[in-house]
Amino acid sequence: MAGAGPKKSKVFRYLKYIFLAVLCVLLSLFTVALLRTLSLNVNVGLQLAHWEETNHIGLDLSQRQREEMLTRFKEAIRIPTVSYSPTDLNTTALREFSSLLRKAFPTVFASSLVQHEVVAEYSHLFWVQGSQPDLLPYMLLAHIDVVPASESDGWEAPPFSAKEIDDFIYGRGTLDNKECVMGILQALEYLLLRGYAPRRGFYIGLGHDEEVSGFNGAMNVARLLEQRHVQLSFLLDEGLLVVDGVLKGLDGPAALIGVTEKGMATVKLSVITAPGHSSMPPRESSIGILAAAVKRLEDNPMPMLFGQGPERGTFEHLAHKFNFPLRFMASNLWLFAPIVGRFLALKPETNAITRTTTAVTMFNGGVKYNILPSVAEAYVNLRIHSAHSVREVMDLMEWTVGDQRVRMDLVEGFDPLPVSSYSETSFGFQILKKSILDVFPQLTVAPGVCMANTDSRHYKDLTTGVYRFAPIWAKPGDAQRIHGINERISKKNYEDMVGFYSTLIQNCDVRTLPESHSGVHEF
Ligand SMILES: CCCCCCCC/C=C\CCCCCCCC(=O)N[C@@H](CC(N)=O)C(=O)O
Ligand SMILES: [Zn+2]
Ligand SMILES: [Zn+2]
Repeated sequence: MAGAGPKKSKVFRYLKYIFLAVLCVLLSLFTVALLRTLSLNVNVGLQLAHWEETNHIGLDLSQRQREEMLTRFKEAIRIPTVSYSPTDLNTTALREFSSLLRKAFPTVFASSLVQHEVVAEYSHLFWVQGSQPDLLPYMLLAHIDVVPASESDGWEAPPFSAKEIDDFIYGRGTLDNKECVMGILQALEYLLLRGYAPRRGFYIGLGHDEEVSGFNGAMNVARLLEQRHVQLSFLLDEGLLVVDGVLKGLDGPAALIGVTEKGMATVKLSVITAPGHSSMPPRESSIGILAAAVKRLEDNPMPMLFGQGPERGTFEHLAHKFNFPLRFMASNLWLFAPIVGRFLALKPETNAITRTTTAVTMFNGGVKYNILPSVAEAYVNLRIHSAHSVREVMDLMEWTVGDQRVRMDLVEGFDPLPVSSYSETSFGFQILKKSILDVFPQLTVAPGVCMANTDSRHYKDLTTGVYRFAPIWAKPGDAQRIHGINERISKKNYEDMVGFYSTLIQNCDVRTLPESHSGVHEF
């Protein structure tokens, strides 16, 4: 007992040192985190820089022009250019759409600056010649086709009616993607009418089968350009948008420019058992085995990877616009990614950026109520996070299902797309950012990950600068309208889109970006 006293005080002394060391580490971590929080504002940069002057033609539309513009847009919505499968497209509607384009944009089709060609019967490629051929051209993409829509699903207006309700135009394609098709050509029509001639040449590509992967439209347009040895400065396609109130704690709306898109895998799950009379069933049916497998996939989402891909850049760009506790976390994802990720995982549209998502989209089995089903099949569509690959995702699925009786076949798949630069010297990103801020000064611009796929993935050999953005204003609940019910756009939003494309086209006429910290960049 006599020796216990000094031993105990020795232990206490060590504990005291350990405690002090831990405190020091925590304090330094806190200081680093605080300094990062106070210093991280990646949104200044080129905004303050001196941009080369170009003659800017404002749109200044009359009331009549506004009405005409909306009438043409509504006509586009009324044509049901539905893609059901790669071999089942509404070709009558696609032909009608081609005629509408010619009728709606006569100046574009008549201009000596514009060359137009039809590709793969229904897709369109426009070349708008620039006066300075040494400037590398860029390209704007959009698609004509839409996904199916049925009024009986609960639409407030028939999906191909373009009906106006409270200053919104309702219809399939108002957000995906006829607002871009018509918006781009409408901007060009007005610019040409006002005598505009671009310095930098550009292409416009309108695909006709994007909703069924673009294997005919976009792929052939891209192939044609590759055969002509075209190189693009950058390319802009549909994808991300303006989020307003979608991210809790963010002060004001933000424009997210997709600098990459997730990969995709469609996996067919099948179970085969012996058929027979339903009066003598086995303990497990093919449908039961498959249902259990599907349930395991839904109960065990793919691992959280938040912070391991370019979504980290999104939060670093937005950090200064978050309120305090969130600002501290968003600036320090090296420490807080697991917490922020869990918070984002609560809603489908933000969960999509935290992991590879698993969606069971088709389930079939059985032919008659009194026959034991011999085959049951399900299709699972996965959208693959930037830090994952198709192979890893397939392995994880097999491990989660853990049942040899469930056969898994990869129907179609590709890895996440390369990440385009969003640095201060990236011509495409900075021109987009400037154009967004010229038209919508209230926005904060950030790079983002597009959770869906776009035609732009077929163009990856033509440029390293692939961006996915349209200035569509999305408030909470609006993301669900895309491919869902009550797809709609406000009249003001459509007009602003035309203004945005008009500004973008003119901003692209600068020869170089203004000088940044890392020096002037030649293109
Ligand atoms: C900080 C993160 C906030 C995230 C909130 C973002 C909300 C984004 C909302 C909507 C994104 C909509 C994406 C539109 C693009 C649609 C493209 C499409 O439908 N593609 C099809 C067809 C194809 N090409 O494969 C698809 O299945 O992906
Ligand atoms: Zn689309
Ligand atoms: Zn779509």
